[in-house]
Amino acid sequence: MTPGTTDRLATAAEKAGVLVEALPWLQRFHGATIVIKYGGNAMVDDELKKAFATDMVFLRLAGLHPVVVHGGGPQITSMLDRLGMEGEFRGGLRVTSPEVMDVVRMVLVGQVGRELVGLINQHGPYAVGMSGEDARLFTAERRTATVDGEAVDVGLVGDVVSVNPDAVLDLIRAGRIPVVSTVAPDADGVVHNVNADTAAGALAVALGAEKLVVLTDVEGLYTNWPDRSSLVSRLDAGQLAELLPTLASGMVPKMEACLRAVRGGVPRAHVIDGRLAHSVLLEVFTSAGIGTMVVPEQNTEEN
Ligand SMILES: Nc1ncnc2c1ncn2[C@@H]1O[C@H](COP(=O)(O)OP(=O)(O)O)[C@@H](O)[C@H]1O
Ligand SMILES: CC(=O)N[C@@H](CCC(=O)OP(=O)(O)O)C(=O)O
Repeated sequence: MTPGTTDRLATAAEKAGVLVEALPWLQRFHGATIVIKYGGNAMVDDELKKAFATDMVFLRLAGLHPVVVHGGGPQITSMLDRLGMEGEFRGGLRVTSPEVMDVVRMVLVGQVGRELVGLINQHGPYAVGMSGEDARLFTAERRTATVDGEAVDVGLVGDVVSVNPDAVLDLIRAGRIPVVSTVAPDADGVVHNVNADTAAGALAVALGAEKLVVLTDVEGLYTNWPDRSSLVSRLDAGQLAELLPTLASGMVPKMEACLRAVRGGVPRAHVIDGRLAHSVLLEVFTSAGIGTMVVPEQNTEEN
């Protein structure tokens, strides 16, 4: 055999190995619902956005039910800048006046959600966009932010207090990929700005999802941020609950969402690096997984 032939055979064997490695995960997750939170900072690159859309269609055609919950913080901030409006965060939450709320709704529902729906639908008629306002998907309740241990008013910012997943389930049953924007009315119909991580965690619980996957712009959770040697690959809910008060603002809603998910019956919650193309496929279909995995207390199973 020539050296070239040896190389070709090795490459072919490696490719076949990747496909074969996916088999147990294809079997395990067949028919499973996976909630994927696609974050604003991981969705600023056009190629990454296309790769993400491809992954959603891949999951769907592999027999899983992906449900996308998207963010759009950077996109909202840049629209506020263009409009000459003030954007301020307190305790990781955007201070949301009624005027800012209009922009949040316009950008999340009318811009970011539409773009993702369009990218997924390049592959076929799969994605349907909806917001927390549609079919009473989410009901929000006004919440405060926590700054230096004190509760601080941040305006029209809500937490999800109830989820009616029927419309999402209808879409799943019809073979669609729901793409959810996280604005939500309160009990009086006043629309609130809901952090997308928070909404994704609540939806994962309500759907009885098999996994919550949160994409962001770091490799995962660092126990001692920004010390790069402190990346944690796995922790249980009890360990996470202890760590939460020590975390800095960007990670707080993400890790709270993971905790809410696993304590609400979702077997696995993951924070992964959305800067890596096809990171969702790597997470779902490889044995090693990537990023940080949160499991319920006393769970010793792998992946
Ligand atoms: N302990 C931590 N581990 C990882 N990232 C952290 C941590 N503490 C703060 N961060 C910051 O949180 C950011 C992610 O949060 P955020 O910017 O809100 O993400 P997204 O737009 O993806 O929702 C990271 O880019 C990082 O700068
Ligand atoms: C209350 C609150 O802060 N809401 C967020 C909603 C968007 C979001 O969560 O986007 P990312 O996932 O990209 O951060 C905001 O206004 O930026």
